[in-house]
Amino acid sequence: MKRVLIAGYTGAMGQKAVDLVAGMPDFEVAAGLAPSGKQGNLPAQAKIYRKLSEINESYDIWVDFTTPQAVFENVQFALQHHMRPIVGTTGLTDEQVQLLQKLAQTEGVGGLIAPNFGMSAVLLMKFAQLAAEFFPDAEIIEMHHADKKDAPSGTALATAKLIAQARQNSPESANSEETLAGVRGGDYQGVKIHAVRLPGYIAHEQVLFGGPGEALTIRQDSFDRSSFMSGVKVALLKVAELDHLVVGLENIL
Ligand SMILES: NC(=O)C1=CN([C@@H]2O[C@H](COP(=O)(O)OP(=O)(O)OC[C@H]3O[C@@H](n4cnc5c(N)ncnc54)[C@H](OP(=O)(O)O)[C@@H]3O)[C@@H](O)[C@H]2O)C=CC1
Ligand SMILES: O=C(O)C1=N[C@H](C(=O)O)C[C@H](O)C1
Repeated sequence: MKRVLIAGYTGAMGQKAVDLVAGMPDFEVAAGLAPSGKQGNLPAQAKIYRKLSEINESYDIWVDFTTPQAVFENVQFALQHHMRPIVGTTGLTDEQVQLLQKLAQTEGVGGLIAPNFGMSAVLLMKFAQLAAEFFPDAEIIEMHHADKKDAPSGTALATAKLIAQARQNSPESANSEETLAGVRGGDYQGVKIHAVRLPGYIAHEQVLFGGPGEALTIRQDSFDRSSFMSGVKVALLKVAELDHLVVGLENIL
């Protein structure tokens, strides 16, 4: 039986993860971590921790859907206590990811960090990477629910990085002057990112490529958080085989 701790078990994603793990043969939701310590949908026998310092035993797997502020310390703790992390929480900087990868190597523990567990988003990123070889001019529009704490989304940032790396030519520099501050969006190495936050939305991303006389638009929609659970399930089934801290669901599929 694989014993799983779910960090952020009271949240929108954490609750889905609890149901997923509870329904998988040979896996058990053994504990949850959340400051509020509410029971929520955590099985009655699971231990509830409100903070890291209360955790007094080790678990096989650490699933993390918490906050950009908490995730680095959480994953550090998991690795130091030989729990294999599966991290969906966004907001880790490149430097933090590198530090965690080093720590994973030192501790001899594998795991996964995935900015998006949805298949449509993983494919969108692949397609965008390919398109960027031919269309260096790109802008990203990501649309999320109004409760999302971070902007841009981890997925948008990961997409922008892939586009910036895959581009063979420099983008044309559009030179509209902003007469309303921020109206042209954020800039990641010449890739503009626009973050929309509205009620009714869950998680959506559109990448627009423009070239002389033509344009290409790639779009994905997560209409429901169940879209992320097939990826989390793959990660739960494969994490024991990983010998380092992998970044990106596509690298374990
Ligand atoms: N990779 C992917 O496919 C996806 C990633 N995400 C990411 O997952 C993260 C969580 O999203 P979502 O579920 O919508 O967020 P919610 O705000 O719904 O949930 C956040 C959770 O984190 C807990 N929490 C807050 N502070 C801490 C802390 N210091 N230590 C441990 N737990 C803490 C909260 O507990 P409490 O209730 O006690 O406050 C709550 O359980 C975000 O970063 C989001 O971007 C989201 C969807 C898909
Ligand atoms: O907060 C969310 O909801 C999501 N977060 C991830 C991100 O920031 O990319 C994944 C998905 O977009 C949903």
